Amino acid sequence: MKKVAISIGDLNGIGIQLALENHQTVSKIVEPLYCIDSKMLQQASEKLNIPIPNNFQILEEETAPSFEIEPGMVCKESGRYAYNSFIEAVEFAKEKKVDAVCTLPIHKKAWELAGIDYKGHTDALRDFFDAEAIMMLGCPRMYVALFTEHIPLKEVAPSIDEKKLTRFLLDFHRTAKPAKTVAVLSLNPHAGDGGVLGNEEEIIQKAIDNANTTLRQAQGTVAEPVEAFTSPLVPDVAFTPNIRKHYTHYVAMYHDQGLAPLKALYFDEGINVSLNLPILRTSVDHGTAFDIAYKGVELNSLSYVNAIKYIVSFS
Ligand SMILES: NC(=O)C1=CN([C@@H]2O[C@H](COP(=O)(O)OP(=O)(O)OC[C@H]3O[C@@H](n4cnc5c(N)ncnc54)[C@H](O)[C@@H]3O)[C@@H](O)[C@H]2O)C=CC1
Ligand SMILES: NCC(=O)COP(=O)(O)O
Repeated sequence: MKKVAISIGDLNGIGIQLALENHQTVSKIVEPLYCIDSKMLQQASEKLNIPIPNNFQILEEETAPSFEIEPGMVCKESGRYAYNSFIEAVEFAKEKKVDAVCTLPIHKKAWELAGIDYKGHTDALRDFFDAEAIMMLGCPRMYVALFTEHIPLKEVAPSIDEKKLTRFLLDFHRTAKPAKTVAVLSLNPHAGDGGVLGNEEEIIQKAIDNANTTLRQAQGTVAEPVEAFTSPLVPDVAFTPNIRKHYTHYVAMYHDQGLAPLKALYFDEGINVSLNLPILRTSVDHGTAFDIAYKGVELNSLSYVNAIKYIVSFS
């Protein structure tokens, strides 16, 4: 059975409820090691009124100072604890003590308050491994990879760069191994409409041509090739039912361009995977859900369970 280090996320949020309630299910799929210490676990269990399950394997030592859990509060103490839990999980993976890492959700502002510069796990992993990690979310019916992710919208257009996008497309193709042609989105409304509404599509098209040519040459195809990537698609129709029939994988130019349609369609079952890294890391696709934390609300657990299952399916 695969071993998985589970970073506990922001303890003021819903991650710990997911971990406790799904332990029996998860431990039938993998051997989980939860990156939380006994003091914080006990406190969360009491606050949630959920008993600690048998065989709930945790850390022997504290990795960050204990603090009083305050459901739904953004605070530096829980940000620090969440970050240290993540670091611990990554260390286990680096040392090959576990096969993969699954992360429960963190709060970005809490990380910032704790003095952590990273915008999220992917950003941190990129730095830890000096590798161009790719953020991909979704489920087998639709995965979306993000060319730019956690940056302000005003920085998106200047980030569309031929060389970087070419590299991204090739890395994505190698690591996601899509079976079909991948749909690449344009940036501007109506794909720029021939330059009337913007011209980043020229850069996107060049990157697509570079990546398709490289992949075609690598395959040594003589017959009419099936291209790896489409030309830039018009974003507002790319996710309509008829177009979706043709694709399982999309590349979006920015966060909400890809994740708004994905979450409208598959929020419950979707997961988050970090590609192009020396370790495997999966995550839920949702956040800390502070609005419902510690309120006895029935949670959707599918994303968490699917993030665990993906690890088993990954070879
Ligand atoms: N993997 C991660 O660490 C992620 C972290 N975040 C961070 O989480 C924080 C909060 O993000 P929000 O935008 O508020 O999104 P969110 O996903 O936490 O919440 C959005 C809505 O979905 C509901 N929801 C989320 N997960 C649920 C579940 N499992 N079951 C039932 N309802 C659920 C919430 O109650 C809320 O109404 C932010 O700091 C964000 O950056 C967001 C996404 C992923
Ligand atoms: N929108 C995805 C998200 O916020 C999670 O980011 P990361 O923690 O996986 O980098």
